[in-house]
Amino acid sequence: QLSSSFYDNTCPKALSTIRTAVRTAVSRERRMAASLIRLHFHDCFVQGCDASILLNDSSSIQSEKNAPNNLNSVRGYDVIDDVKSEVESICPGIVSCADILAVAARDASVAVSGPTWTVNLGRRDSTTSGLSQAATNLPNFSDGLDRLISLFGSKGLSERDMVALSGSHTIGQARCVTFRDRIYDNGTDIDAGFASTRRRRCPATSGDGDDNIAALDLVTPNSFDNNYFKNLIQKKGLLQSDQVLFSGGSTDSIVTGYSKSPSTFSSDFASAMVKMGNIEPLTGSAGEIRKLCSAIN
Ligand code: HEM
Repeated sequence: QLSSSFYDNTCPKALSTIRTAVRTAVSRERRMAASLIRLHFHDCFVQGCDASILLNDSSSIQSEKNAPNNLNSVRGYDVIDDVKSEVESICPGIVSCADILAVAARDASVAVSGPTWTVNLGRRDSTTSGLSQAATNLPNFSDGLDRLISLFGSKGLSERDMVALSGSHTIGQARCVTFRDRIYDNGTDIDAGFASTRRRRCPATSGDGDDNIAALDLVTPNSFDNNYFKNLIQKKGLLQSDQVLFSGGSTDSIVTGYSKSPSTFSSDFASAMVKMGNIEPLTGSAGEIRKLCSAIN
């Protein structure tokens, strides 16, 4: 139902306007590319790709922004709000926030030399936010492989899609609270040197340095490549949910494949992003086209 030519007649400059704004934001802060990709993911996994994550708290909205996996963690809301106001100034009431998120994620990938793909368009924006759903529908850093497979499976995404999408962790940062347990675990599933390096800026005591950040890909944190998978093979995944993708289970061979072939990773990532972007969109007369991404009309 979605179509890449959706705005060709109604707002021909929509895509170039989004692209320019995303490029500017990423050139100002390179990490923003990671943050925008993650924003689209966290939107799509809760109520589908409907911009529900962008709504602020109000009398009628219980904002997903306050869900445990989003609060003090998801970034880029203001970039999307700014892009929306630019797009509104050229074509008022035409382009949905959900589509802006999908296009921004693609443009963010391209801005850090990652894969590109054609974005399907025509999603509409929700009039509700899914705060309670967010708690159960978003994956956790402590999740095991079975739980991750079933969660992604419930969104129509295969194990291969899941591993490819997790390759987004080739860029961006994570807070100490999300990897503390793993680096102090003293288990065999983590490289000892890597654990000790990461402990330096992430103290063992809960509360200390909780918000200190570390790169998800220790080798090339600012470029989109397949080093993430090479790290996993060396037991240098930062999150437990990263390392479980290569720890003797069914996804090991997929990780190995991507570590050997950047081009396979790149094309699988692109198709998985398209699939993720197709999760339960609102179309036709469902939902609305918000005027502001942070509030219903
Ligand atoms: C497989 C399950 C996944 C889990 C458990 C997970 C978990 C996390 C966690 C805990 C962080 C750090 C958050 C913080 O420090 O507050 C993070 C960051 C990130 N995640 Fe994931 N993630 C998963 C899959 C994905 C997917 C599918 C994508 C995109 C398609 C993605 C994109 C990102 C990006 C780009 C960052 C860095 C964000 C930034 O620097 O602002 N993740 N993820």
